[in-house]
This record gives sequence, structure tokens and C-alpha cells, in this order.
Amino acid sequence: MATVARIPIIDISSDVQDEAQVAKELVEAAIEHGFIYIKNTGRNIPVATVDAAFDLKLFKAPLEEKQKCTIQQNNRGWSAMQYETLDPGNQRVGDFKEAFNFGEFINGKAQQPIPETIAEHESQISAFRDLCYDMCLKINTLLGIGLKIDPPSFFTSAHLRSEGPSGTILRLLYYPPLTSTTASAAEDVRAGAHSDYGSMTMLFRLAGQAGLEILTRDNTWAPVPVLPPGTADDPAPPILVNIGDLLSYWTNGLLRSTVHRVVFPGNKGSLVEGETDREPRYSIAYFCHPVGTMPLMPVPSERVRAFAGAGAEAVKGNPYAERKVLTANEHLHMRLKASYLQLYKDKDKE
Ligand SMILES: O=C(O)CCC(=O)C(=O)O
Ligand SMILES: [Fe+2]
Repeated sequence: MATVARIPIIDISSDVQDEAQVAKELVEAAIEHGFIYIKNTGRNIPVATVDAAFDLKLFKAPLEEKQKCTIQQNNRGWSAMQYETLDPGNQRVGDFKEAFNFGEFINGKAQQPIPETIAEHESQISAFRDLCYDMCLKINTLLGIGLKIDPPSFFTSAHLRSEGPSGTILRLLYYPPLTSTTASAAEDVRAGAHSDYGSMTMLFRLAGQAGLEILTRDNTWAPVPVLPPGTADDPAPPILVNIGDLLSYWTNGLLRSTVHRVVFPGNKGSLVEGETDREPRYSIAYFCHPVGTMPLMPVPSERVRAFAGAGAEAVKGNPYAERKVLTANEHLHMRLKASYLQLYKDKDKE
């Protein structure tokens, strides 16, 4: 049995008088692990809403329907099996997954083609995306308070839709079981090792479905159980939040953008008890991005300044410190180009 990642579980739905304490815990977890389980009480996002999103039969839609929505350079649409390669330097073939990216909705309407099969659920998807947005703002606010940024609303303001478009994406994911792929469990992966491109990600998973691993501080891979100890009786599995590259940039690497991947753990001996990779796996990720024109400069926080003062350690903590990226949009474009080799190659020829 695998040694699982030890990630704190935090309840952010508690009363306002606990805000400073919750904010502190959140920041410490974001610094130490870069991953945080948010206890699912159903108060931020109703459990039925998450269930309904998992019930969408998007991936069962006819191939032609999905193909009509093929992913574009705006990062919206359907990414076919093995189309994306998250770790091109180390993968011999693309990720064994299908994905569908939803960009912004306006008045409940998608601003991109969506498969006919799910058309009747368009406003439901929009509402779910809105709930994720609200929760993401709440976490950004807590991080601002916990880091004592001046003003504490710094991150939240940077994410306000009213300030302009962002690269935010709600993504449905489907990973087939090992047995229905041509994958080699030892060599191939369902999603290559990567850090996330946005400011933070909220991940919804289903009990029993194995696969997610994080690279720990001692450079070993550790599985991330869907149901960590103490959560089995909650209304739904915790929502897994992880820090992305942009919050890491903004804090000089103090907040950790942790590398993770999705594997077939069965043959590696890294299965978590009660989970399997012999069944289909579904997950939903909300990739929270700031307004695209936002510059990624270190935030006004004493703690961030002190960490940057640590010099080499700060640079080591932020593998992206060398990159001279100015805005959130420029960063996103650079990362997409690296993982959708075909999409950008095809388009460059046009
Ligand atoms: O499906 C998962 O568990 C994680 C997916 C992921 O890391 C991603 O899409 O960035
Ligand atoms: Fe990820």
C-alpha cells in the first residue's frame, strides 16, 4: 500500500470570527504543500450541483459532436484522447484522457460551441462555474488576509470579472481504465507531470477512483486519496485546492505550485486502499486565472518580502523565477503552446 500525501484538511465555511485563523491555516498549507483539502460541507457549493456536473454525459456524446467543438487556441473546447501532453520532455505518447474546457458564459450562454448532447444543461454548467468562481474569490481573500497583503483584497481584486476577461476554465475530464487503452501502466500516464498554469485550481473527484499523485518536498511521488482520514462521513469528498504558477509568482515562490500527475497506480504498487484504476475515472477542475492583463509582480506583503530576501531559497522555491513573464495572458499562452504541440504546429502553418 502506498504512503499517501499528508495534506491538511481545512473547513473554510466556518463563521467570520474564525476568519483570521482559517486564513493562517490556509497560507501555511499553501506554503508547505501547495495542496489543501477543503472540507466539503456543501455550504459553498451544494453537493447536488457537483453531482449534477458529474452526471453530464458529455464524453458519451457522438464523436462528430465532440469534434465540432475541438479545442482552439483560446483554450476552449474538446481535447481528444492523447491530444494534450502535459510533460512532453518525459512522455513517449500523449495523456490518456479526454477533456472539455468551458470558458466564460454570458447570461448563462457559453461563448463557444458545445455538444448537442449537453445543450439542455448549458445554464446549469454556467451556474456551477459561477459557484466555483465565488469560492475561488473566497480563497483568494483568505490568502490575502493570511499573507497580510496591503490591501488584503489584492488577489481578489485581480480576479474580478468586472475588471476584464481571464483565462479561467471549467474543465471536465475523463480518464479510461487501463484495460481499454493501449497504454503501458509502467511507462505511460493519464496526465503528465505538471504544475497548473493559473492562480489556483479547485478539483472535484469521485470516491474510489485512483490516480492523482503529487511530487513531495523530498522528491517522491505520493498518491492523494480522494477521501483522506476523517472525511468519509462528509456529504461529499473534499474539494482539492492547489496553488498554481501565478500565485507562486506573485509571492516569489513562497506559495508552492506543486508538481502533480495522474497515473495508473495499480501496477506500480501505489494504490490507495479502496481506490482502483480499473474503472473509468472522472474529475472536474476549475482553473482560476486572474484578469489577463494583470502583471505578475511580487505582492506587497512583509512575509513575501522576507522570503524573497532569503535569496537562493526563494528562487529554488519558485521554479519559474527565471522566466520574465509580464502578464497572466502571456504566461498562459506560453504554457499552452508547450503542451498542445499539434494545435500550435497546425496553426503556425496556416
Ligand atoms: O484529474 C485530476 O485529478 C487532476 C487533473 C490535473 O491535474 C489537471 O488537469 O491539471
Ligand atoms: Fe493539474
